[in-house]
Amino acid sequence: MIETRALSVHLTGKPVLHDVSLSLPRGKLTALVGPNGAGKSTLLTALGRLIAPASGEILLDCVPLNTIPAPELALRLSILRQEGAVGPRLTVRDLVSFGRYPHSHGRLGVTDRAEVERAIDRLDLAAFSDRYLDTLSGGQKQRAQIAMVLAQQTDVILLDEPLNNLDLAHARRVMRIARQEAEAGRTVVVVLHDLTVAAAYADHLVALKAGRVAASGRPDQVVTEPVLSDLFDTEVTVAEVGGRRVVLTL
Ligand SMILES: Nc1ncnc2c1ncn2[C@@H]1O[C@H](COP(=O)(O)OP(=O)(O)OP(=O)(O)O)[C@@H](O)[C@H]1O
Repeated sequence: MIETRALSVHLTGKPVLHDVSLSLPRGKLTALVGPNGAGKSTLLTALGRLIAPASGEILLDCVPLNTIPAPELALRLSILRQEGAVGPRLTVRDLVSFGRYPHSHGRLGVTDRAEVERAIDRLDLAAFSDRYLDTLSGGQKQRAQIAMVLAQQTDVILLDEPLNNLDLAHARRVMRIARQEAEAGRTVVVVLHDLTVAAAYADHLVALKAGRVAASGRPDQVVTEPVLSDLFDTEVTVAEVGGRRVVLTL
């Protein structure tokens, strides 16, 4: 479980997150939603300890995040960033194998190899596993990055817009995997723009606006016409199809 207490983050001296207090439970999938520039990626990056808070704190299983030694954190927390810079002359298998580095320190054992192949299969990448990343489509590359994160087998999984570039079948596959990981007891936090997907898969939504928490709760509490219309400053319709909430902006 991750908690933030009165978390504020500045980027190049400018306040971006203000007084964010949240509880992101273990065994649940939390979706971070909100308009462009709301601070979703910044929050995820701070949760991944890639930027330091200006004030407030982040606790991982009740321990201040900034006190956890880096090798231990690498075994406990993984993050998919939006701008994942990867060397083009790597194959998919090379990239996914990097995900095992905190476990293998460069020497892949039997378990490491099995986890790499499992992650490749889960992301439907078996046909591409020996291909160089710079020969792949955007969606295939995105899936390779997600496979690298999954191969890490950490208790906390942070995914920034994992559905970028994915077709609808692969988007469904990734969200089902994210749910499986939560149901296996992990803390899964996913930045999503598709609110219909967030309503269908998340246990808990956190809506950010202008760097503050504007709403949080179950999908039936957050995915509502008044909350979303206010969040995005635009008229939003929420319909029900087959018992699910579908968000429309027509
Ligand atoms: N390096 C930076 N220096 C200053 N401000 C920044 C920097 N990076 C991002 N910002 C600003 O911080 C705010 C939050 O950005 P962030 O990327 O966290 O938003 P987001 O909710 O993830 O947006 P999006 O949906 O567009 O991805 C934005 O106003 C952005 O312009």
